[in-house]
Order: sequence, then structure tokens, then C-alpha cells
Amino acid sequence: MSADAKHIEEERRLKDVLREIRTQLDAIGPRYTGNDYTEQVLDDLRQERKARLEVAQREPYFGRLDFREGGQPAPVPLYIGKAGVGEESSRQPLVIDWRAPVSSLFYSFNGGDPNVSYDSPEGTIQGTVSLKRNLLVRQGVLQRVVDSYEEGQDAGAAVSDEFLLHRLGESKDNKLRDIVSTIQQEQDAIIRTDKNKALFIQGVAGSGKTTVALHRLAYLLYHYKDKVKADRMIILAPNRMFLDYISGVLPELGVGDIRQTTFADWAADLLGGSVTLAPPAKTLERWFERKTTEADKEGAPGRLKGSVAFLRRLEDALDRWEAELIPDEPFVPHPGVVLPAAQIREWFRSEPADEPVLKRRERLLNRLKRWMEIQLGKSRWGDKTIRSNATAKWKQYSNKVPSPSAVEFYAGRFPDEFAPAKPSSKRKPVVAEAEDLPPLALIQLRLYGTDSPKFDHIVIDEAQDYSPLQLAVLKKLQRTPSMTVLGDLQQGIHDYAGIRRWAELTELFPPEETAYYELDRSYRSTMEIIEFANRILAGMEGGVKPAVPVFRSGEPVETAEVSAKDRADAAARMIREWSGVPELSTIAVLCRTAESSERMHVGLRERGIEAALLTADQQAYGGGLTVVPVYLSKGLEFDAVLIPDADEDAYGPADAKLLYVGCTRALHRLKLLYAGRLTSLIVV
Ligand SMILES: Nc1ncnc2c1ncn2[C@@H]1O[C@H](COP(=O)(O)OP(=O)(O)OP(=O)(O)O)[C@@H](O)[C@H]1O
Repeated sequence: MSADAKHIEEERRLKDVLREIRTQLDAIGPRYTGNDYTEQVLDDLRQERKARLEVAQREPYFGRLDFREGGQPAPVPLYIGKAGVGEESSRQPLVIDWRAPVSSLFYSFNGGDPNVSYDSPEGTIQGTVSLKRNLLVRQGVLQRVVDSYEEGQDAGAAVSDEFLLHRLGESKDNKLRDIVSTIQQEQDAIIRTDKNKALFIQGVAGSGKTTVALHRLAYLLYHYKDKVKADRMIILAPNRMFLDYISGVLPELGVGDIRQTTFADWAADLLGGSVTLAPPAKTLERWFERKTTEADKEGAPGRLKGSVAFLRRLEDALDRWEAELIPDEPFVPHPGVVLPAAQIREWFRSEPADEPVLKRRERLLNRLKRWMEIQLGKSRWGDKTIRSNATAKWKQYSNKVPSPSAVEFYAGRFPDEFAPAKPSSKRKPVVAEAEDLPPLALIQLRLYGTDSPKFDHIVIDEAQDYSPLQLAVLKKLQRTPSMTVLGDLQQGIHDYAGIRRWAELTELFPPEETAYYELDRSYRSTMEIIEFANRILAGMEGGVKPAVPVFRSGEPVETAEVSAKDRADAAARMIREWSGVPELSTIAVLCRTAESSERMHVGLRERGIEAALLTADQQAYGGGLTVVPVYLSKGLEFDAVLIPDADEDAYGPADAKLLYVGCTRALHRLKLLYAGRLTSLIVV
């Protein structure tokens, strides 16, 4: 069939599908506003369906796979889209949801042997593929039709990456996007991994880790409809700006109601407002504005307080405290009415051990009270004086069974590690450093537990910045170890608090409960940028594997010498040049420190260039032209990146990860300026 004939065939079908979607949308009618509960529930379902149909109306599908199931006479064309749509009259699927079992073939089949299989609830389904087609539909209009496989094509013939390359070549705005139409095989395998595993993903910069994790959530909600609920999932990301950056992906995938937060915000919430996080600026100042060495980092409080050794110390302290909780004395509410200490201990031990200690304490004290009332009998209990004396004794006894807050416990038992300044009033929260939140959360959970239901699934992004203790705390909030934990050790710029090896985290689980994946292909940047960034990786310790680029070529990466006084002029020139290129809609100037960022920001303004300046407490990233301290750029990406101070002085031997993060933020253009000597982190 000629290309034109294919286009006409697909246009015709698209028209039919859009007509059906329109009819279904029209039939939904206005919202129900009455008080009937059943009607309200039905209306919610209708609204959900409406939202799905509206997504489908813009772009009903992006792929077609002709598949002949074993035993069937002919192939059936399967159209794959973001949301499934069925034909009302025939009940036949018109569009198949990308998460359905059969859709996995679209992602995993890359030419070669057309005999394929996929796993479905009914078992393994075998069959053959006769066509794999990519379709680009925008606002209901068919724009491109590209076949990446047709029956009879040479076995093993390379399947064109045309669609992927087209997509990667686009410019970026200020939000991460979904990738359903171009998910790659190795990414799809992660997205579809079983729910009951703690999945660890080490992926090079730009390999799609964040994106894949979000798609995995959408997959889990679809595949385990009855077992996994959005309101029992949580996404933990490094800061609020990053959360804002990723906030568009899940709604576009039709997923709502997933809590997206930072560990610090989650922990502060758990601690019921008794603690607030110290502004991060001081920590960032300590580690990024001044020179540091590996030895400084290794001895940092975050490393020590996040370690498994410290976890054991905390647990030992909690065990000991619990063992000594019941005083070694009987309860005597009235002369001669004696409940021996051994009996009270026995009662305490018989409380369910998985309940928080202070809940068990409360129940025990209530039991003592009931015992006291029974022992004193009707007549004595009726006597007001006896009753009030007995109640006073009970209160006295209760006071001897301590019930400290998490802050009191931590400060009391670990005075060398935690000595917060006293808040000015009792109602004011205590200010804690980031590394003190996991210990406090651990103590809070053991003492008071949480009212929230256990999580069905937890996503931890930028997990190289997590400590073993942090993960151990989160693990306590789940029935099964269903987690997606992703990161990149080579971007571990916060390794004064985070991990150096994945084993530090995986060791918290029995091996059969974990799975480990590596993503080596990088999708964000051009070949030139990836090869340049690989030169920084080459200098890192421990034989780091280089990132593998997708074959997308762009402009060469440039390094240029400037005199320190001409730096801002040179930066302004570069920005002006880039601003004239329509494809470059987001441009970032990544400076080594917050201080140099401020200077650059002012310098640009003096030269007539208005840029946004990102700071540590930023809530959102707005796109356009931005000046950013390089350590705050992690997780983000920009069409063009300028590093104006790649000097030997600015990027010393301990800063390789920082420079790697900076260079790998660029999609299409990267330029480095330096005064004096270029940093030797770029291996020749
Ligand atoms: N299969 C894909 N198809 C199209 N684009 C993709 C694909 N995979 C990743 N990308 C794009 O690559 C870029 C990087 O993705 P993402 O930010 O998820 O990577 P990451 O591994 O979390 O990066 P980093 O660790 O550097 O922050 C994004 O723009 C994303 O849309």
C-alpha cells in the first residue's frame, strides 16, 4: 500500500472513531447536583469517563499493531491510546488502553521474529505481528503515519526510531511530559514489573527514571484496580519546585489523587506540627558555597544519623525504653487492694505487639482502671472519698508510665545528636535539621503510630539522596514492599547525607523482595552533549559506565575561555544568540554557587537581559530564561544550558557529580565558559 493510501485509510478510521467519541461525550449530559448518594457516585463515574473521552478526543491513539492470535484466521488491527474506548453498540474495543496486557507488544516488538507472546490474566497468548504503525494525531487531526514494521520486512531489520527522534527533538516548556507513545522496551519492562517488589532503578541522567516511575503508577492503578488505590500511593520528590515540574504527567495519564510531597513535609505532618524543618539554605551553604572534601562528607551528620548503625541504636533505645516502661511496683488504689507489678507487665505484654507503644499504654491504664472499679466493688465505689482517692492513685500510677513526645524522647536519649533550641512557647514547633527528621519519624511511628492507612505503593525519586534510615522508616508504612526507588549515584551531589552504593538501601530487604534495573540509554540530550558528559563520568571513581546516547545529533558542545571580567558579557552574548533560535524556549545559566548566580543575575540585568533567579525555597519553575545555582537544577531540563564558570577553581576534584548534573540538564545546546584554566574534571 502506498504512503498516501495508508494515510487515507487511517484518516477514514480516525473520523469514525472521533464521531463515536463525540456521540458518547454528548450522551453524558450535565452534572448531577442533587443529594441522592447513589446518583452522586454514578455521576462521579460519568465524570471520570468524560475526562477519559476528552483525552481520547484530542489524540485517540498513537499506535497500531496488527496481531494475529494463535488459532485465529486473520490479524486484527489494535489501536493503542492513552485511554481505552469501546464502541457503544457492538461493545468492541475501538482503542485499547496502553496499559492493557496486549499493548505491551507494541512496546516490546522491535522487528525481528514476528512470532511473539504476551502475558495476560488468561495465561500466555501467542501470535504473530504483521504491522507496527506509529500515528501522530494532534487535536483530532492525523499528521503522520510511519510504519516501523511490515510483514515480510527483513528479519532483524532496524526499526526506525523516527517517532522517538521527532519527539526528542521538540523543545521543552516548564513541565515534564508523558511518553506513552514512545515508551522504550527497557522502560516498559520496568513500568510493568509486579507490584510486590521493591524496585531499585539506577539510571543515567536523562534515561527517563522520573517519567517511567510516574507511568508505572498509572500502570499499577490499571492492572491492580481492586488492590491498589491512588489515595494509598505516595510520590516522594526532593523539593516543591520539582513536584511542580512533574505535576502535569499524572493528570495527562488520567490519574488523580496521588499524594506528591517531600520527605520533610511528610515527616513534619506525621509529627503533628511539633517539628519544622530548618531552612535548607544553611545546609546548602555548607556543602555547596564552600570547598569540601570527601572526608568532610563522610563524617557529616547526615551520613552518621542516616546509617544502619544509627537505626540500630535508635531501635535499641526504643526497645530498652519499652522494656522499662512499666514501673517495678504494684498498683495499690486502696489499702489491701493490690495488683502486682508482674501481673501488670503480663497484661502489657499481652497487648498486640504491632500496635504503637503508647496506644498499648493507654489500653493498659484503662484496664487497670476497670480492674480497680471491680475490686473496689459496688459499695466502696459508691463512697465518694474512696472513689476519689482511688482515682488519684490511678493518676499517680499513670504518671509513672511515661508518654514522651518523639522530640522529648530523641532529645532525652540522644542529647549528643539532637539538642534543638527550645521554642519560645510550648505551642511553637521545634526546629530540626533534615537529618533529624527520619529519627524523629521512626520514634513517632513506634510510640504513636499513624492514623493513615498503609501505603499500597511508594515512589522515591532521587533516591541516591536518601539514607538507609529514611528508607527503613518508609518501609514501616507498608504491608508489602511495593516501592519504586530510583536515582543515579553519579548525580549524588547530596552524598553528605545520601548513599554511595545501592546496597546500602537494598540490604534493608530480603533479596527475593527486591528487583534491580539499570537504565543506560539517555533520551534527554543530543549525542554530542551525552558524549561530553561521559567525559566527566570517565574521571569518576569505580569504573562508571558511560551513558548510551540515542542517535540524535545536534550542535557540538563548546568550551570557551573568557577573562573573569568579561564573563557576564560573554554570557549575555550567548543568551542573545540562543534567544533568536525558535526551538530554544527554555534556557538556563547554571552557576556554581547561589552567590555567583546572584551576581550573574545582576550582571545580565545590567546588560538588558531579564532572567528569573531560582533560589532554595522556590516553589515552581516557570520556564523561559533562568539563572540557577547548579545544585538546584537537579531533576530539571532545559533546551539550552550555559555553564559560565567552568573554571578549575570553581569545580575542584570533589565537584564531578555537580558538573555532571549541570551538563546533563541540556537537551539541545550546551556551552561552558571558563576563566584561567578549564576544570580538569572534563577528561580529555
Ligand atoms: N521513551 C521516551 N520517549 C520520549 N521521551 C523520553 C523517553 N524517555 C525519556 N524521555 C525524555 O527524556 C527526558 C528525561 O526524562 P526524565 O527526566 O524522566 O529522566 P531522569 O532519568 O529522571 O533524568 P535525571 O536523572 O537526569 O533527572 C524527558 O524530557 C523525557 O520526556
